[in-house]
Amino acid sequence: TKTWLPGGPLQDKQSDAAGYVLGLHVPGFFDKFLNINKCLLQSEPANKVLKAIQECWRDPNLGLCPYDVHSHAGFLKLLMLRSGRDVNTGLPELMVNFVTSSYKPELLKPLVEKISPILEVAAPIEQSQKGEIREVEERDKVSIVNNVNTSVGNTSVGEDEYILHGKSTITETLRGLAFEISANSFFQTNTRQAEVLYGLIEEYADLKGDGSEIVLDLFCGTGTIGLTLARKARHVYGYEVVPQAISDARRNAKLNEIHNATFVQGDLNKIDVNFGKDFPKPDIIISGDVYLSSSPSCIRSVFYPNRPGMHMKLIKYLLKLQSPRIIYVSCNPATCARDLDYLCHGSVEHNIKGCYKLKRLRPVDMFPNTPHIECVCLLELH
Ligand SMILES: C[S@@+](CC[C@H](N)C(=O)[O-])C[C@H]1O[C@@H](n2cnc3c(N)ncnc32)[C@H](O)[C@@H]1O
Repeated sequence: TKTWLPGGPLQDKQSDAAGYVLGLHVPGFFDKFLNINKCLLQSEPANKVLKAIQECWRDPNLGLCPYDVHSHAGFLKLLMLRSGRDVNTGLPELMVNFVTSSYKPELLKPLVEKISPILEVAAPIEQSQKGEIREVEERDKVSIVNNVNTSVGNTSVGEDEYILHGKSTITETLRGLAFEISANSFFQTNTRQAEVLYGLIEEYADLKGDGSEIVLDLFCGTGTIGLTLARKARHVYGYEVVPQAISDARRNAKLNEIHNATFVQGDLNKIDVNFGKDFPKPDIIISGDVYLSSSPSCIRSVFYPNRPGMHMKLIKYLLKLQSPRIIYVSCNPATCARDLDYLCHGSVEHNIKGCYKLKRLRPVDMFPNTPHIECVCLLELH
């Protein structure tokens, strides 16, 4: 789970003298926020951390100034809480990411001191799968980082990242594999449904399992889809724009002893320039739609659909590549329908001829209780 809790001007000015809250976006507004003290989607340690921060961040003695999205002044921009699971025990791990407009670790120190004991108490002892109880290195379960983002945009990805306590990643398990995830790398927010989503992708991919097929995993993030398919493939190639996600993907391949996966960093919207010559001839392409890296907040994008689908250059490239199968995974049905139409029927306006047939399509509810849906589509060359 990942939850963004941006501070910003109050929706209801009555309830806070200073005029700022720590909470979630009001639907439809980039500059209005609802205060929250607890979120039912979050793990218990995450809620405890939120409570502890809510109790102290307004204390004038701490000198913490929230960032104002209009004047672009202030220090505290975003608070990100991300929960994972220890690979061996299934016990929760937590990452706290303070996104600030400048690097002032002395200002964050009181917050770190307040929340690190909560995090460490959350998992001081673990029970291994064999049942033995042993003490664990507490700092191994905790990650408190600071992303410094000096831009005026409301994004979480910092130009620089500093570890304030513990380690720089948290771990999550998915389809029997372990994934180490950095603060700036995408990971599906709903792990339980991600199991369903990736199971469906594997079903649609229908790899022979004889190690003969080449898989392209476009927009691969931390390498999750490609790595879950690697066991049955000859080789998996993952492409992704965020450098931290690519280093996570490479590390995750090693962590899971997968040796037939290559991850390449670059912008797929410039596919012809960045990957043109070296692109391997695939048997199957798994492609997500473009989920803007400058705005990776899932909960936020629930309210601000900013997923523009595939770039026309990528569509043209895919049509040229002629992979026998494409699995298109999309969280925006509108752009998904448009892109499927281009791939299947072409477009006179864009001077492209479609050459695929839509064989299967199934939605997966990755965002329950919201109007949003993820679609998995299988296309075959005809
Ligand atoms: C919705 S995530 C999916 C990640 C991965 N396939 C998964 O299921 O976990 C989309 C990914 O596309 C990446 N991305 C966005 N724009 C990109 C671009 N122009 N070129 C390459 N990767 C991009 C993002 O950084 C993000 O990791």
